[in-house]
Amino acid sequence: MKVPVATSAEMKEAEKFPLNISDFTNLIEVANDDNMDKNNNVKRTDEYMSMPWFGIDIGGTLTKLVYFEPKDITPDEKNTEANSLRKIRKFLTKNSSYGNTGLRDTHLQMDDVDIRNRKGSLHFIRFPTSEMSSFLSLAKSKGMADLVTAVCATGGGAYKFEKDFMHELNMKLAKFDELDTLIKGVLFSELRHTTECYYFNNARDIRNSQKMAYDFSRPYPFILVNVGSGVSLLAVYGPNNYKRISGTSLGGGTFLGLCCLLTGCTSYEEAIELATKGDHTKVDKLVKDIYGGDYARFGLPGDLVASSYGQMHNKDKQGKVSREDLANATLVTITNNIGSIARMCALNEKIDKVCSLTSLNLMYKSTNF
Ligand SMILES: Nc1ncnc2c1ncn2[C@@H]1O[C@H](COP(=O)(O)OP(=O)(O)O)[C@@H](O)[C@H]1O
Ligand SMILES: CC(C)(COP(=O)(O)O)[C@@H](O)C(=O)NCCC(=O)O
Repeated sequence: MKVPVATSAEMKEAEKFPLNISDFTNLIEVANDDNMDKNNNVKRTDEYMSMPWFGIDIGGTLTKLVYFEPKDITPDEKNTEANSLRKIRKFLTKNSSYGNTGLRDTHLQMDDVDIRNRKGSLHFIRFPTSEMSSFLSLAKSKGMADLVTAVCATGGGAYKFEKDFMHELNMKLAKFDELDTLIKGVLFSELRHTTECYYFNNARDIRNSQKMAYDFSRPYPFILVNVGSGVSLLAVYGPNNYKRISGTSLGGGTFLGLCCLLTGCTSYEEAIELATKGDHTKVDKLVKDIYGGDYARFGLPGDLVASSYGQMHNKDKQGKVSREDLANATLVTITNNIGSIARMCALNEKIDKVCSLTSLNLMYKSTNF
């Protein structure tokens, strides 16, 4: 595969951009009949849109719904607002679970957010994409179809489920590209100085390392690694200037799928719980298992994984590993592989900043409305 490389002119251009609020004036896009083309791709941003404001990111595994709760409602507005609108606001903000599988991540809530001259809170709700039909039924029963005619949507499911939204809710999906919204989401949360961006110092000795805030105020250029069900790697040169340089199918979905197969676990939470307790060195073959120590000539320490799951061909060893060890090895395999690809991409692009975004920590990538 040919990997595009940044020209020196592109690199120079990228260095010029500091992170700047004016880049984000187009962050909150509006979905209505006038600003969508015949395929419901959004053409332009409008000035006004009635409540409620939603955005939805329909991924391969999880659907993420973001809801803006206005906190500056005037008494006049309160008197005139539709009863169904008030009911929906209450339903979403007073509960933290919806139906059988919908959950609100209260720890991710963003307060005092200014959007289109309104002040309010952003609420983040998620459910498995496999439960889309239950979501549509719930949304219908709550009267969503009466209030919203179009909702901004991203992720592959914005295409896949477009007809279902129309059929069940009479609702159009105004589609935004998932990688465009991904970058906007990252820059939006960084502008709020929420230190969402962090790194570990002394990462080689992870048990003794500390989580440190990363100063992302001059971000460009950077490599963005989006770990969803699969993985996309982007080289980002400016707020509206990026290219997708690589990808791998070994992503979050692989971790979860392999863990379920190998350990019999049935949820992501269980998989992660197992992984945090296990020891991958019982599953993997390390450099020292092969060399008896370091492979010094090429700088490979003895503790480095030489071969993921490399001990598991041996029946005796298979009998000695726990579910926890297998889950840990799966996490290490997937994350090491993503790390290697990210490093190769960074070297190819001559970019020294790599930012990884992952629902493995449940971060939300789309903040479009
Ligand atoms: N509650 C959860 N349920 C399922 N997967 C989860 C959960 N929390 C985190 N994950 C991880 O996040 C991945 C999905 O990440 P995400 O960015 O939402 O991808 P997508 O947009 O493709 O759905 C899963 O494959 C899994 O590894
Ligand atoms: C197709 C996708 C962009 C979909 O995004 P996701 O729902 O996984 O976040 C992503 O899964 C991906 O980039 N997969 C890797 C494809 C490749 O081998 O390049």
